[in-house]
Amino acid sequence: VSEAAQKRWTTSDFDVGKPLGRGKFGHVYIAREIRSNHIVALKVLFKTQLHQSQVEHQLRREVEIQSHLRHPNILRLYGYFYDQKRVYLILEYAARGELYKELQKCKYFSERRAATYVASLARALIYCHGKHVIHRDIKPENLLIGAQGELKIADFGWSVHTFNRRRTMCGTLDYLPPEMVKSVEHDASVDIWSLGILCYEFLYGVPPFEAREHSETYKRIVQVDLKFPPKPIVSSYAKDMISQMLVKESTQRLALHKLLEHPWIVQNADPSG
Ligand SMILES: Nc1ncnc2c1ncn2[C@@H]1O[C@H](COP(=O)(O)OP(=O)(O)OP(=O)(O)O)[C@@H](O)[C@H]1O
Ligand SMILES: O=C(O)c1cc(-c2cccc(F)c2)nc2ccccc12
Ligand SMILES: [Mg+2]
Repeated sequence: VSEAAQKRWTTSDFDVGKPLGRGKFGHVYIAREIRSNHIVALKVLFKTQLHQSQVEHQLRREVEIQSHLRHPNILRLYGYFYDQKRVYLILEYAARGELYKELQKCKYFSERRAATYVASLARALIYCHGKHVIHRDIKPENLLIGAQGELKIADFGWSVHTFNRRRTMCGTLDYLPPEMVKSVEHDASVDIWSLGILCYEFLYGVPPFEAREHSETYKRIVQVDLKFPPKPIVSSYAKDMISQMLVKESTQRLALHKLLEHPWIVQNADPSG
């Protein structure tokens, strides 16, 4: 394994810069690894908060998974270390920040931009599913943008088995497929559903089943109450692909390798990703 993965790191290996953002358990800083001059993102998590939220084991497993994934559209985890009070994750630096902010700024994306993002996410998910890793948490907040504008799946919420993990409802329901909302067994096809939700939000600026109340969103998801507004104008190929992904029966959802052959992707996605 590369030197980075097995080295014993300490804070003195880094020249820590400005904060890039704050997450639930601490801050993320830009940092330079002194010997290599390599710019990274250093995610600092407080042990007390991790302990209080009982997520230590989840963090360890996600770090274990993340450090073994190598794909251009998956944010790299180079290593980790910890001291008395904190756990530090050494992450690939995503120079253009959060996709979420980009989407808020543009309101919605062009079909070419949306298709390019969806195709790169589909390739990243095919890679993960090939390693029996399902994501479960595809949403704009968990996507970052690299220096060349390429998408990076940044979230550590990977699960390695297709087992049914009860989902704390603190996050948005919008992205949950029917089988998760009803918290029954789920498999890799949950990621196809979430990618369909994401594609819709890229094109319309809002997720398809959004409603004021959780109970309302829940109903719309289980009924797959999918409607396409008249504005903004979206091609029928895009609507066709989304309709093939947001299917209640998980085994009937458009397979990811089929998605890459869909005319909407073929005609709109930039092959470089
Ligand atoms: N690798 C990175 N490169 C650039 N900016 C980053 C990176 N990682 C995190 N950030 C910034 O820091 C913010 C907080 O990071 P992050 O979302 O990972 O924390 P978190 O919310 O605690 O983690 P999680 O979303 O897994 O619960 C992000 O919203 C983003 O703005
Ligand atoms: O004091 C520890 O041994 C410790 C280690 C780790 C840890 C170890 C490897 C990888 C990882 F992501 C986290 N997380 C913690 C969270 C809360 C309290 C203590 C710890
Ligand atoms: Mg976050």
